[in-house]
Amino acid sequence: MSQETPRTVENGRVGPVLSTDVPRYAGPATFALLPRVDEIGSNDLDVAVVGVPFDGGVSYRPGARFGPSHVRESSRLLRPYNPAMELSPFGVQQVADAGDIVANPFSLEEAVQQIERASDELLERAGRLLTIGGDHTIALPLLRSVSRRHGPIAVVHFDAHLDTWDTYFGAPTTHGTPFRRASEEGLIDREGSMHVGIRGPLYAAQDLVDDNALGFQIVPAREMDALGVSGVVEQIRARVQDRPVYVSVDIDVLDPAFAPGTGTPEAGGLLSRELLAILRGLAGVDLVGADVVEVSPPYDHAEITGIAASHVAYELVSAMGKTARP
Ligand SMILES: N=C(N)NCCCC(=O)O
Ligand SMILES: [Zn+2]
Ligand SMILES: [Zn+2]
Repeated sequence: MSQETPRTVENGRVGPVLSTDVPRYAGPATFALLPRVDEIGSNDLDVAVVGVPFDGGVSYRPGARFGPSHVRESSRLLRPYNPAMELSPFGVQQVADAGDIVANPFSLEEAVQQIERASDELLERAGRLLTIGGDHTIALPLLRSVSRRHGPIAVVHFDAHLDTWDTYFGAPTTHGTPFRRASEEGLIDREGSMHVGIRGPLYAAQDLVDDNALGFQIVPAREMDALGVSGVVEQIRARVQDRPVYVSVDIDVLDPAFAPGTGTPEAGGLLSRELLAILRGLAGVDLVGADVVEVSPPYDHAEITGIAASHVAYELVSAMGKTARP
């Protein structure tokens, strides 16, 4: 599509292609049909949506390297007004698609460095990043980069898995270990961090002891019904208070019925409705960055997982919009 492609423009911010004038299935799939970073001219960039096509850290099913393009493709139907938040996420802040970070598929160590460096560079221009993975390994370099700017971060981690295990095959950097490394490195605020949606078998009871010592509180999936969405939101807000918050959403926090396309699925997860409502409940917290990871398109069907992830990303950008500067 050419430069004359009609787009929504609100408060001078360039938004998505107008799907009432251009078929939403035409043209390249940027996230939510937003402009690319190089298409917004000199507009200030508030939020950069960036992909990390990398799955070199997985312990089971591969495929999350195809996550960024799949989530973008599954995001074509998103519209610019969020009625549940009473907000136009692309009108209160300039959001644009920054493309994909190059991460070496043959060297995990180099990939992790590339991700950290690319995040640093993007944060020179954008106030905040919303990253689409990729496997959960990528949260470690992203947290290194974000904490360099903000100090130790309260991490609110939605996942079936703790991801605070120590090593796999002796390897310290995997998708099951990012939050242990982050805690050891002092990147996270041990008084303000938590996991939501944890479930399924562990290796040993000690996993929970270690996890607690690393600074995480847990809302397990089995407490979802008793607490309700508002109870979970209350617990998160009480934990993070006014700290800078990084939200990491592993799509496997959702039940496999809502997110079959992922690498390590566990039965008994959250409904997408619950997760989206909890994310909306975070509006107003000091959200300094977020990711959505572990979408593995080869295991998806009819874009079920891609659509769920695109809506998660939309609510996260909306939550960022709630604290956007005018
Ligand atoms: N981060 C995700 N999705 N999974 C971690 C699972 C690690 C394991 O195989 O025990
Ligand atoms: Zn997981
Ligand atoms: Zn995970």
